[in-house]
Formats: sequence, structure tokens, C-alpha cells
Amino acid sequence: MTHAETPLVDLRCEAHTYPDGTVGMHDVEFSVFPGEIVALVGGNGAGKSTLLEHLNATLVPDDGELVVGGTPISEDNKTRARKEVGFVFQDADTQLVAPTVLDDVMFGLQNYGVPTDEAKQRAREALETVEAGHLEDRIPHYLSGGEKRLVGLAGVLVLEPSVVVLDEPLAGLDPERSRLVAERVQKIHADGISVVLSTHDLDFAAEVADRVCVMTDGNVVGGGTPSEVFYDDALLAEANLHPPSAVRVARDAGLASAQPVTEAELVSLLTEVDNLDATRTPAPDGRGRD
Ligand SMILES: Nc1ncnc2c1ncn2[C@@H]1O[C@H](COP(=O)(O)OP(=O)(O)OP(=O)(O)O)[C@@H](O)[C@H]1O
Repeated sequence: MTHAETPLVDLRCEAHTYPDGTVGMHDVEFSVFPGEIVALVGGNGAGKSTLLEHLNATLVPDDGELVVGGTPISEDNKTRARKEVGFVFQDADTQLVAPTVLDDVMFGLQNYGVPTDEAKQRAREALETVEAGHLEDRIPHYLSGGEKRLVGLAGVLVLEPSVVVLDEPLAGLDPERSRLVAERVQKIHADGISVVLSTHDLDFAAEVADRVCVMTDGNVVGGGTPSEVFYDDALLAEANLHPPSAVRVARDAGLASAQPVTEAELVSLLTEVDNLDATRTPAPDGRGRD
């Protein structure tokens, strides 16, 4: 895939070594461009969270560089990376710190010195964006997993980042909540924010992503559009991944040449094939003859 634009985030990481000596990631070059949703996929321990946490300088490479909005990030200007790249953690509890949801969403703004009235108004707007306005007086700790995820997302959106990073946004959510979070991801993308997320759910990746990057053993081993990645058997095998269900059904139905990756694309193809068959198969009264 080629990108004419300047990346919003540009990471080069020769290696990231954790304090116990484990190499979490190595030889990675990863960029985020305006207007895209990128899904990172890979098995447990492949390095997805490690990569994501480098995008807002939560982690820094042993050797390498992070450039955000054209500015190289160092110890002195890490706050710039934190502001431009909002991070929604997998464990929402680590992110929710205040006594009420509204206070929580206001927290970041107040840290940046925004006056209370303005912070309150912007926090309410951010909660509305994720349709969680009704939760503003609740105690964050007692929210359901999906509600926490949405409030965490509001707390990030309120700071108006250019990129939102979500680590395993569907982890632990039921299908209904997963759908809700997937819709919100598409909505913030439609509002002009780039999104990078990690997921084990390849159906979800196929549904929302413009670009999919495959990780294994701390390295990005391939990437491309969902069709390019999910029909690349060798790449999926290397990362020990199974293709999304639409890809498996398309193969069984002999429709792989059209490379559908989502359920909707598959249904539309199957409908086309059905219609074609109906025009070819003569009905007993002779209707439907070619
Ligand atoms: N704090 C840490 N200290 C030591 N090793 C770590 C730490 N965090 C992650 N690792 C190691 O780094 C490697 C990459 O882990 P990472 O969490 O980035 O993978 P992941 O793809 O996000 O995995 P999962 O899908 O299981 O969440 C693994 O070998 C992991 O054990």
C-alpha cells in the first residue's frame, strides 16, 4: 500500500528490551497515516501491546525513534506524543481514576489547565460522542467492562488526539457490547481520527480496518489491505492465524477469487450468485430461461 501523505506517527524500533531481558519487539518500522484504521493481529506474546505502547511513548525503543506530527519525541516532549496519540488500555481500570465518570473524563483536560466549566462541557460532549452521556454520575469502578471501555475512549477523545490507539478493544465484551465498540471506532474514524488497534478477532479486523499488520515473535512480518492479508495463506500460517469466517466460507463456496473478507461482502456475493442461478435455471413453467 502506498501513502502520499506525511505520517501522523512514525516509529522505528531496532529493539525494545523489557527490564527482565525479554525482547518485546525488534526491527519494527511502523507508521500511522491520516484517515486510516490499522489493525495489528498476531498470537499471544507476538508484540502487539509492546508496539502500541511505543506509539505514545509509554515505552521507548532501546534504539530507534518516534516522530509524532513531524516532531521527534524525546524525554523532554513526551507530553506531545501523549496528547496527539490517545491510548485506551485493555484493562480499563488502570485508566479510570476519578470518583465519577464525568470527573474522570474531565481529568486530562484539567491537567492541561482547562478551566472547570469548559472541561465539564467538553467532557459531556466526549461522553455523548460515544453515547455514554447517561453514565456521567456513575462510579467508574462499578461500570461493566464495555461501559468502562467507552468511558476510557471518551477520556481520550476529549483531548482531541489525531490518533487513537486501542489495545484489544473487544477483550471480554459480549457480542452486543463488541458491536457497540466497533461502531464507536468507526464513528471516531469518520470524525477524522486515525485509529490503531490490536485484536485477536480477525472478523472484527476485517470489518473495521483499512490496513492489517501481522506480528509474530516481536516483529511485523506482513501487512496490506484485509483482502491481501486474509487471503495470504503463507503469512497467516507464519503467524499461526486462521482466516476470518467470511474468507473460510468464500473458499468453501468457490468464491475466493472475489476475496470477500466481511460477512456483508460475502452475503452480497452469495446473493449475486443466487440471482445469477435463478436466471439460468429454467422454472417448471419455463420462466427464468436464458
Ligand atoms: N512488562 C514486561 N516484562 C517482561 N516481558 C514482557 C512485558 N510485557 C510483555 N513482555 C513480553 O514481550 C513479548 C510481547 O508481549 P506483548 O504483550 O507485546 O504481546 P501481545 O501480542 O500484546 O500479546 P497478547 O495478545 O497475549 O496480549 C512477550 O514475550 C511478553 O512476554
